Amino acid sequence: MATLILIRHGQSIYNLENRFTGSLDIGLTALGAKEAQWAGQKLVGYTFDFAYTSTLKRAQESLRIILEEIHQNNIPIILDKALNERDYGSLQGLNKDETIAKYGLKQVEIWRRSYAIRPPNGESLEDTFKRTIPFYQHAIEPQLKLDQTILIVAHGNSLRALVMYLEHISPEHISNLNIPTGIPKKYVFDANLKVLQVNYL
Ligand SMILES: O=C(O)[C@@H](CO)OP(=O)(O)O
Repeated sequence: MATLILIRHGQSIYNLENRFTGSLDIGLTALGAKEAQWAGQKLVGYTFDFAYTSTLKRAQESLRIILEEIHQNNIPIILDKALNERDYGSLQGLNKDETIAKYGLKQVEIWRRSYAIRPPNGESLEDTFKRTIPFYQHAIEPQLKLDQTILIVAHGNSLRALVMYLEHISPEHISNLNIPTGIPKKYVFDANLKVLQVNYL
Protein backbone atom coordinates (compact mmCIF):
# COMPACT_ATOMS: atom_id res chain seq x y z
CA MET A 1 0.00 0.00 0.00
CA ALA A 2 1.14 3.56 -0.71
CA THR A 3 3.05 4.86 2.29
CA LEU A 4 4.37 8.33 3.03
CA ILE A 5 6.68 9.19 5.91
CA LEU A 6 7.13 12.84 6.90
CA ILE A 7 10.00 13.91 9.14
CA ARG A 8 10.94 17.37 10.33
CA HIS A 9 14.73 17.84 10.40
CA GLY A 10 16.53 17.40 13.73
CA GLN A 11 17.26 20.35 16.01
CA SER A 12 19.16 23.13 14.22
CA ILE A 13 21.55 25.65 15.79
CA TYR A 14 18.85 28.32 15.52
CA ASN A 15 16.21 26.02 17.04
CA LEU A 16 18.57 25.65 20.00
CA GLU A 17 19.20 29.40 20.17
CA ASN A 18 15.44 30.06 19.83
CA ARG A 19 15.87 32.19 16.69
CA PHE A 20 13.59 32.52 13.67
CA THR A 21 15.26 30.43 10.98
CA GLY A 22 13.08 30.41 7.85
CA SER A 23 15.07 30.37 4.65
CA LEU A 24 18.47 30.79 6.37
CA ASP A 25 20.70 27.76 5.78
CA ILE A 26 21.52 26.75 9.35
CA GLY A 27 23.12 23.40 10.25
CA LEU A 28 22.12 20.76 12.77
CA THR A 29 23.27 20.63 16.40
CA ALA A 30 24.78 17.41 17.79
CA LEU A 31 21.35 16.66 19.28
CA GLY A 32 19.76 17.32 15.87
CA ALA A 33 22.05 14.74 14.27
CA LYS A 34 21.13 12.27 17.05
CA GLU A 35 17.42 12.94 16.48
CA ALA A 36 17.89 12.08 12.81
CA GLN A 37 19.65 8.87 13.81
CA TRP A 38 16.78 7.96 16.17
CA ALA A 39 14.29 8.71 13.38
CA GLY A 40 16.24 6.34 11.14
CA GLN A 41 16.11 3.62 13.78
CA LYS A 42 12.31 3.86 13.76
CA LEU A 43 12.33 3.27 10.01
CA VAL A 44 14.15 -0.06 10.07
CA GLY A 45 12.01 -2.43 7.99
CA TYR A 46 10.74 0.23 5.55
CA THR A 47 12.07 0.21 1.99
CA PHE A 48 11.82 3.60 0.31
CA ASP A 49 11.44 4.14 -3.43
CA PHE A 50 12.22 7.87 -3.32
CA ALA A 51 13.22 10.51 -0.79
CA TYR A 52 12.41 14.21 -1.04
CA THR A 53 13.96 17.07 0.82
CA SER A 54 14.47 20.82 0.64
CA THR A 55 17.48 22.75 -0.63
CA LEU A 56 18.52 23.56 2.97
CA LYS A 57 21.30 21.68 4.72
CA ARG A 58 19.50 20.96 8.01
CA ALA A 59 16.94 18.88 6.10
CA GLN A 60 19.45 17.33 3.68
CA GLU A 61 21.81 16.38 6.50
CA SER A 62 18.94 14.86 8.50
CA LEU A 63 17.89 12.84 5.44
CA ARG A 64 21.46 11.63 4.88
CA ILE A 65 21.72 10.42 8.49
CA ILE A 66 18.30 8.74 8.35
CA LEU A 67 19.10 6.88 5.12
CA GLU A 68 22.52 5.87 6.44
CA GLU A 69 20.86 4.38 9.50
CA ILE A 70 18.68 2.14 7.31
CA HIS A 71 21.40 1.50 4.69
CA GLN A 72 19.38 3.10 1.88
CA ASN A 73 21.69 5.96 0.82
CA ASN A 74 21.49 4.75 -2.76
CA ILE A 75 17.81 5.56 -3.34
CA PRO A 76 16.92 8.52 -5.60
CA ILE A 77 16.84 11.81 -3.67
CA ILE A 78 14.98 14.82 -5.04
CA LEU A 79 15.82 18.27 -3.66
CA ASP A 80 13.28 21.01 -4.23
CA LYS A 81 12.88 24.49 -2.79
CA ALA A 82 9.11 23.97 -2.74
CA LEU A 83 9.79 22.00 0.46
CA ASN A 84 11.94 24.75 2.03
CA GLU A 85 10.98 26.37 5.30
CA ARG A 86 8.62 29.32 5.14
CA ASP A 87 10.56 32.55 4.57
CA TYR A 88 10.32 34.48 7.85
CA GLY A 89 11.41 37.73 6.19
CA SER A 90 12.72 40.41 8.55
CA LEU A 91 12.27 38.11 11.57
CA GLN A 92 14.96 35.68 10.39
CA GLY A 93 17.87 35.48 12.80
CA LEU A 94 16.00 37.28 15.60
CA ASN A 95 15.55 35.64 18.98
CA LYS A 96 11.89 34.66 19.46
CA ASP A 97 11.69 35.84 23.11
CA GLU A 98 13.32 39.19 22.27
CA THR A 99 10.86 39.60 19.40
CA ILE A 100 7.97 38.93 21.81
CA ALA A 101 9.42 41.51 24.25
CA LYS A 102 9.58 44.06 21.43
CA TYR A 103 6.30 43.45 19.55
CA GLY A 104 4.15 41.59 22.12
CA LEU A 105 3.11 37.93 22.31
CA LYS A 106 -0.11 38.46 20.36
CA GLN A 107 1.62 39.99 17.33
CA VAL A 108 4.37 37.37 17.31
CA GLU A 109 1.83 34.54 17.56
CA ILE A 110 0.00 36.04 14.57
CA TRP A 111 3.24 36.12 12.59
CA ARG A 112 4.14 32.58 13.67
CA ARG A 113 0.83 30.76 13.51
CA SER A 114 -1.81 32.60 11.52
CA TYR A 115 -2.58 31.11 8.12
CA ALA A 116 -2.79 34.13 5.88
CA ILE A 117 -0.88 36.93 7.63
CA ARG A 118 2.72 37.39 6.53
CA PRO A 119 5.59 38.31 8.84
CA PRO A 120 7.27 41.52 7.60
CA ASN A 121 8.83 40.81 4.15
CA GLY A 122 8.18 37.08 4.58
CA GLU A 123 5.79 34.30 3.57
CA SER A 124 2.53 33.36 5.30
CA LEU A 125 1.67 29.71 5.81
CA GLU A 126 -0.77 30.20 2.94
CA ASP A 127 2.10 31.29 0.67
CA THR A 128 4.04 28.22 1.78
CA PHE A 129 1.00 25.99 1.12
CA LYS A 130 0.70 27.44 -2.38
CA ARG A 131 4.20 26.30 -3.33
CA THR A 132 4.47 23.08 -1.29
CA ILE A 133 1.16 21.47 -2.24
CA PRO A 134 1.35 21.89 -6.05
CA PHE A 135 4.82 20.30 -5.90
CA TYR A 136 3.47 17.44 -3.78
CA GLN A 137 0.54 16.94 -6.16
CA HIS A 138 2.72 17.05 -9.24
CA ALA A 139 5.77 15.06 -8.08
CA ILE A 140 4.72 12.80 -5.23
CA GLU A 141 1.03 11.91 -5.65
CA PRO A 142 1.66 10.09 -8.96
CA GLN A 143 4.28 7.96 -7.21
CA LEU A 144 1.93 7.19 -4.33
CA LYS A 145 -0.68 6.12 -6.90
CA LEU A 146 1.87 3.51 -8.00
CA ASP A 147 1.90 2.18 -4.42
CA GLN A 148 5.35 3.50 -3.68
CA THR A 149 6.90 4.24 -0.31
CA ILE A 150 8.10 7.83 -0.06
CA LEU A 151 10.11 9.72 2.55
CA ILE A 152 9.94 13.51 2.91
CA VAL A 153 12.36 15.28 5.25
CA ALA A 154 11.47 18.95 5.48
CA HIS A 155 10.65 21.80 7.86
CA GLY A 156 8.18 22.83 10.55
CA ASN A 157 6.05 25.02 8.31
CA SER A 158 6.37 23.29 4.94
CA LEU A 159 5.27 20.12 6.77
CA ARG A 160 2.44 21.98 8.54
CA ALA A 161 1.18 22.90 5.06
CA LEU A 162 1.41 19.27 3.93
CA VAL A 163 -0.33 17.93 7.03
CA MET A 164 -3.05 20.54 6.54
CA TYR A 165 -3.61 19.23 3.02
CA LEU A 166 -3.39 15.52 3.91
CA GLU A 167 -5.65 15.74 6.97
CA HIS A 168 -8.04 18.42 5.66
CA ILE A 169 -7.26 20.79 8.52
CA SER A 170 -8.89 24.21 8.20
CA PRO A 171 -6.96 27.52 8.36
CA GLU A 172 -8.66 28.15 11.75
CA HIS A 173 -7.38 24.89 13.23
CA ILE A 174 -3.88 24.77 11.77
CA SER A 175 -2.53 27.34 14.25
CA ASN A 176 -2.65 24.67 17.00
CA LEU A 177 -0.59 22.17 15.04
CA ASN A 178 3.15 21.97 15.66
CA ILE A 179 5.43 19.32 14.19
CA PRO A 180 8.11 17.89 16.50
CA THR A 181 11.68 17.50 15.21
CA GLY A 182 12.85 14.02 14.23
CA ILE A 183 9.65 12.02 14.81
CA PRO A 184 8.49 10.12 11.70
CA LYS A 185 4.79 10.55 10.85
CA LYS A 186 3.35 7.80 8.71
CA TYR A 187 0.44 7.97 6.25
CA VAL A 188 -1.01 4.94 4.47
CA PHE A 189 -3.29 5.58 1.47
CA ASP A 190 -5.77 3.62 -0.61
CA ALA A 191 -5.61 3.57 -4.42
CA ASN A 192 -7.43 6.93 -4.58
CA LEU A 193 -5.01 8.47 -2.08
CA LYS A 194 -7.60 8.54 0.67
CA VAL A 195 -5.73 8.41 3.99
CA LEU A 196 -6.41 5.04 5.63
CA GLN A 197 -4.04 5.37 8.56
CA VAL A 198 -1.99 8.12 10.13
CA ASN A 199 0.30 7.84 13.13
CA TYR A 200 3.64 8.90 14.57
CA LEU A 201 6.21 6.10 14.73
O1 LIG B 1 12.09 29.53 12.90
C1 LIG B 1 11.52 28.88 12.00
O2 LIG B 1 11.84 28.90 10.82
C2 LIG B 1 10.31 28.04 12.38
C3 LIG B 1 10.64 26.58 12.56
O3 LIG B 1 11.73 26.37 13.40
O4 LIG B 1 9.80 28.55 13.58
P1 LIG B 1 8.28 28.59 14.02
O5 LIG B 1 8.02 27.31 14.75
O6 LIG B 1 8.24 29.79 14.93
O7 LIG B 1 7.41 28.77 12.82
